[in-house]
Amino acid sequence: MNMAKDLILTPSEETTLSSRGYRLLNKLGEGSYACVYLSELIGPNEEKDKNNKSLACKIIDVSKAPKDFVKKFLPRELDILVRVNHPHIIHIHSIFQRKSKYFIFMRNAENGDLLEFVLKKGPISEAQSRVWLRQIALAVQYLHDMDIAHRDLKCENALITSNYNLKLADFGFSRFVIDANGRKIASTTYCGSLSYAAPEVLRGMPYHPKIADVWSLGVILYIMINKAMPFDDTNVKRLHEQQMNRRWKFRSKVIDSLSEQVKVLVTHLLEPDITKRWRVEQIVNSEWLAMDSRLIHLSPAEESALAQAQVERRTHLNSISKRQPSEKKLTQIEDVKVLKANIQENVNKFGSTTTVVKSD
Ligand SMILES: Nc1ncnc2c1ncn2[C@@H]1O[C@H](COP(=O)(O)OP(=O)(O)OP(=O)(O)O)[C@@H](O)[C@H]1O
Repeated sequence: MNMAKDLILTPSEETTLSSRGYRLLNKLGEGSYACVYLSELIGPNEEKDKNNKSLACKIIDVSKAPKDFVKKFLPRELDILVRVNHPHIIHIHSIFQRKSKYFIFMRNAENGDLLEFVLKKGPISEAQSRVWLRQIALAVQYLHDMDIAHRDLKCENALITSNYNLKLADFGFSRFVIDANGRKIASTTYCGSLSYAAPEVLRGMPYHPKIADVWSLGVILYIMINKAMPFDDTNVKRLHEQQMNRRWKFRSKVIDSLSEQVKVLVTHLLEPDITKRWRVEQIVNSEWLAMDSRLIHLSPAEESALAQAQVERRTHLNSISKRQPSEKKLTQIEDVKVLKANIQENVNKFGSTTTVVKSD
């Protein structure tokens, strides 16, 4: 069997995975409590995967993770992963749990993450940044419409496919932001990476997580066009002061070539006053995005995903108001819990999405 050398799977886990038609290959990356492996479909599944996309498998071993992660963050991540379905969010193929391990099979992003890309290729042209910011902003708009905040938006969580489309990933800090009565829940947990955190998050007071997500989008856009961070984050106090005093500037190397519209957009996203900071809809409808006429209208897949967000939002609200366990989608087969089965129709629906760069 072609198992990854550095992977510690028991023989019965190997058998379980292969009986479900998956094989793990080499390691792709590592997070705090997870390892991600390239994987492939074997047997009858292989033929079913008409799109012939390679997969990545994130393995989380809860026996090695802290209680807070196991009890709070992981259940939220899984609950959200089984619900989301958007052309610019990494497609989840299936999720299994066996004993202490969770296996999340998802679309592999062959071209790594946005940070690696910028570091390797330098500042990204405005035309390409526009396409990518739009893709990630539409993914965030979809989440926000479902009343989900991502809370860890950063270049490392924007993955690039073989066709150079961006897919949002890593829902480890994401959460629903309304309670059973439909009231907004303010976040108190400090989440995400310092460099992308909004000033209100750094202050440690309750904050509106959707509005904080928009700040992080501003940092991502800044990084794309400058190949630099907007603020010095080596000292939290200084970072906060710089954010509050709007002490950032475009790099001299790029400033003269940038459009006024992109400057306006970054300024409205890196706005310390949350009452003035733009919302994600304003990014989607911004003059900067409209400079490329192909980007003005939603594709059919983008449009239907956005409509579905409203349906999912109501379903979630109903389920929490009736206090049904959110794991109602969970089914038990043998000793393996299947949290999300391989949903081929979604691959078909979104696998051929026409995005503005190339379809994938
Ligand atoms: N679908 C994918 N395709 C390709 N590589 C991936 C994919 N998903 C994750 N990776 C790689 O694995 C790494 C870790 O994945 P992920 O960020 O989901 O784990 P995590 O434990 O939640 O990370 P963190 O501790 O940063 O929150 C990523 O940085 C990326 O390099």
